[in-house]
Amino acid sequence: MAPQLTGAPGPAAVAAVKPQFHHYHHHRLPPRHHHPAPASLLSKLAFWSVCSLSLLLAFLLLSPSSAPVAPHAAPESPRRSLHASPSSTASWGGAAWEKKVRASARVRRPRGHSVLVTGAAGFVGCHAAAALRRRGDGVLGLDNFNDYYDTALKRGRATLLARSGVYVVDGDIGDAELLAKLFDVVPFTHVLHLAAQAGVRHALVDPMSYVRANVAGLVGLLEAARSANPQPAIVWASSSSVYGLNSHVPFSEHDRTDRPASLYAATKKAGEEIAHVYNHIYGLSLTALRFFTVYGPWGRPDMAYFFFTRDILAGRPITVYESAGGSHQTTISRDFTYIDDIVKGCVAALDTAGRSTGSGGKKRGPAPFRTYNLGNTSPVPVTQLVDLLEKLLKVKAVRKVVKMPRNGDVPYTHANVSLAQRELGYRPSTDLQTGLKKFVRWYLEYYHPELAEKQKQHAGSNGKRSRGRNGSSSSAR
Ligand SMILES: O=C(O)[C@H]1O[C@H](OP(=O)(O)OP(=O)(O)OC[C@H]2O[C@@H](n3ccc(=O)[nH]c3=O)[C@H](O)[C@@H]2O)[C@H](O)[C@@H](O)[C@H]1O
Repeated sequence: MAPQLTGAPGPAAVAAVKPQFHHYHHHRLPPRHHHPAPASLLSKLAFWSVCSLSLLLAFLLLSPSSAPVAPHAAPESPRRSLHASPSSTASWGGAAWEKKVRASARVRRPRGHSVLVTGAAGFVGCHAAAALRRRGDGVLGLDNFNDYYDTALKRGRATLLARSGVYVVDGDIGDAELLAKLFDVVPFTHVLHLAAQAGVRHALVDPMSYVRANVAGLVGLLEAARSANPQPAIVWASSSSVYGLNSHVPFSEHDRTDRPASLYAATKKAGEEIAHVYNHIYGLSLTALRFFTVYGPWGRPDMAYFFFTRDILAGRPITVYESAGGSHQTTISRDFTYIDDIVKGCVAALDTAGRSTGSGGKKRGPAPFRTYNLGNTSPVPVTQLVDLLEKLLKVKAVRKVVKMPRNGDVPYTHANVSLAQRELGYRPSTDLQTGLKKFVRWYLEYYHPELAEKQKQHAGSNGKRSRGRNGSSSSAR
């Protein structure tokens, strides 16, 4: 499904076609009225202006909410917003901007949805937005392009979406004014909420970013949605990590989720409880999807399969965790799930989401509240993931095997997807080898086009040779 994004060009080519984004400032200054004023009045005015400006400056510098510490930033670094990337040009508003927003969200098929996709420049977001757009749904993206990982990759994804007619607004889910404006301009039928602070281990480095994006950000989005008219149905990304220390396998939606092993997991679990509140009080239709280690082309560079690939190619050692013992599992394994399967699950969840029932911020009746596992149902040891990468990259990895540190990782994940199968028609169909092959092909084309070309030629000449041996090639005649 997603391969339209799969064979996309690398950073250089993407930059070459980078569209000119138009930015409009939303500050509307009140009209000025000019009256001649006496000199004493003018000097008083000047004095008080200086005082007010100084106070404002002091407030801005000291206010904790306006000056969070940036991820990876040394304490002495200049303060800037955590949400937006340093290159962010986040600004919005104006008639032309609204026109662009409306055009992107315009539905192009009978009974199609109009979907706001948050985190649209993210990995799952870009694939899901592209799939929805391909079938004629109206899609508007929203992303803050933060610098948790390479912003060029995020801009590249947004550029591809722009080419297919999806506009990604550069803005933050924490911006209540922007969200209110978006719901005002477009009567969204659905929200696919994928904007989040991802990554299990990074929570040790920057815990507050998880609280801001996954708790405060979610509440901001739900606040905007419950006040919207009509209220949209919301499908959002929870995580397999909510199962935490649960040892009952495969993980079912009925299993315990009250023992998270990481702050990331705890914020996702908190999100599930918060969602319940908005369903209960305001009648919002809410569906949480527990994703299991999603991988594929245009993936996230902070995930193991991605940086293992990078480091193996560079000849750098990779750290492979093995069980720290004490648990009944001996091998660290993940239920790696291919992006196309996840996208199918997202789309099915949107299609089957019943309506929100509230209006004017008031609940009018019960609304759906659902939770589904979206996994692959087939856990693979991380050591085997490395074996597969070695085979596909044709490079031997330099493995450094260490006991899994207590960094928030859990030893094992395995999804039971029978509920999603029954209610969403979800059937994952890509095994790890097939999915990794597609990832590696994309990775080489994107980062190492010369290597990709070499591999292609090698595969071509091998193909010719083997056809020759079989005597079935037309060139043998
Ligand atoms: O399903 C989820 O909800 C989560 O999936 C993903 O988390 P994980 O399943 O932990 O994937 P990922 O980090 O790629 O580690 C994969 C394996 O490599 C092991 N691992 C990791 C690093 C390392 O240096 N060595 C190593 O062996 C590691 O111990 C693990 O066994 C998302 O990142 C997360 O955002 C969330 O969506």
